[in-house]
Amino acid sequence: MTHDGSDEPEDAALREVWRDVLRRDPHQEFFHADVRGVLRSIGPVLLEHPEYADVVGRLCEPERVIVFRVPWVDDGGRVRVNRGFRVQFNSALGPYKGGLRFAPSVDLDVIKFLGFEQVFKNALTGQDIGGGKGGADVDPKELSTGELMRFCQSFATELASHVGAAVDVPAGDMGVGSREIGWIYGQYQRLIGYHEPGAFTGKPAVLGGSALRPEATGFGTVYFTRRMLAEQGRDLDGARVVVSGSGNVALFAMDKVVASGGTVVGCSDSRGSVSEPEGIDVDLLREVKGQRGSVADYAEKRSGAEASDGSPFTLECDVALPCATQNEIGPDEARALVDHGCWAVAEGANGPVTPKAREILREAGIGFGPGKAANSGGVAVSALEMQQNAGRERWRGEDVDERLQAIMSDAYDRVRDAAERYHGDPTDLENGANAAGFLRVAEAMTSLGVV
Ligand SMILES: NC(=O)C1=CN([C@@H]2O[C@H](COP(=O)(O)OP(=O)(O)OC[C@H]3O[C@@H](n4cnc5c(N)ncnc54)[C@H](O)[C@@H]3O)[C@@H](O)[C@H]2O)C=CC1
Ligand SMILES: O=C(O)CCC(=O)C(=O)O
Repeated sequence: MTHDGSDEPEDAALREVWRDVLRRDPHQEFFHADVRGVLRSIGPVLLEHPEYADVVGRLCEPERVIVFRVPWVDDGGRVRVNRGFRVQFNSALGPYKGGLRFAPSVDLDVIKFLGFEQVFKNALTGQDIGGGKGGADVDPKELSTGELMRFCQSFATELASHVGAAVDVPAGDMGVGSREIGWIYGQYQRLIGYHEPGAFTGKPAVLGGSALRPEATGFGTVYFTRRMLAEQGRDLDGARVVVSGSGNVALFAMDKVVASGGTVVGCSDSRGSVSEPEGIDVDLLREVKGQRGSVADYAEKRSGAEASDGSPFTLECDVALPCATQNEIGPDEARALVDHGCWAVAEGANGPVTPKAREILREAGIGFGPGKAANSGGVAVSALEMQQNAGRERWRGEDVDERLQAIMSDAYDRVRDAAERYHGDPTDLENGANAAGFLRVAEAMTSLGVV
């Protein structure tokens, strides 16, 4: 991505921040795109709160960036090395909080983008958590179970010096589920020599993991979507829904869509997509994926399902929930959604809709739920896990679900109210999420002095 000046903020102070961001790290395109979106949204907030103007430059600079070597030995006895990251972006509201991603595409740009996103997302939950993110440039699919455990232990050996229940609390993200968090926490516990379950969330239940944490991001995305649709006088009952991906977030989003009366007509994985107008059988898909199969393997088992190499977002649908990875919906997919009369798009994944695609959706009047708000259910239940661990409690799934629904509903209200107040349009949830998240973090940073 090149910056030719056309995307510069009009406000002089914001323009200076933007130029600093570009100058410091000229090649971090994902991070730039996210910062640019936020700077676009907060101009009107600064008119009302000029006292927050000098927060913006600090907010765009992570408090700490940790990059480390992850050495490990593969099954053939060969020494391998990967690169690990933890970006501790902002701790004004509480301990850094955010997931760990294991994927070949992980680099500092991706982790900074995700960490920046997390600062605002966590603020929108209304809980006392700062923002951070981490991961490693490893493809867990290529490792045996033993290799992956050794990898996690090596990763945790360095990470251990930087995290803790009151410092920084990692969780899972792409490629990292409760099994990996259990292994990472296990190594952490051996190193520190005592139990500190609140140092990681998304743990297996037996180690103090919260009920409903695996489901929380997918369920929360659907709860948020239901609020968006209600605002349009619609609901998911009878709606045709495309959910991209078939991992943690996607599968639980599909469960909740079906429970809400919708039909999941398409989904995908990194190898392709599948369409099934009568509705994907989510239990069968989960079984196939659990055996390391692909969506194409799923399609082979179902007479009404058709596999393809293309994007699932070219299928006809009423609602689109991108739940796989960043940049899944570009201009072509956005135009296809518009042409098919789609009502709403909500981001279960982080950054799946490109800025250009968002513009196309906005111009067509399609509801858009930004990931900062729409997928905040996962981290929200992580914060509830921290609370349970601190109090040595275990809450029932129904109780966690009730809290999750309330948190998603409050997040929706916060975002809608800020959209109306600062952008004059209650449906402009993207600007609303950035404005509302900024307000909470800026107030905390200002209250702490110059931090
Ligand atoms: N796990 C969580 O609690 C949260 C996850 N997220 C975001 O949700 C997204 C999915 O995360 P998880 O479900 O946890 O990961 P996962 O590893 O369980 O699943 C990822 C899915 O995306 C698919 N995928 C990967 N690259 C792809 C590509 N280039 N094209 C199409 N599909 C692709 C994979 O095949 C897999 O089905 C990520 O953007 C993540 O950052 C956001 C909030 C919380
Ligand atoms: O549960 C958490 O702490 C982090 C979840 C996450 O990585 C995300 O919201 O993107």
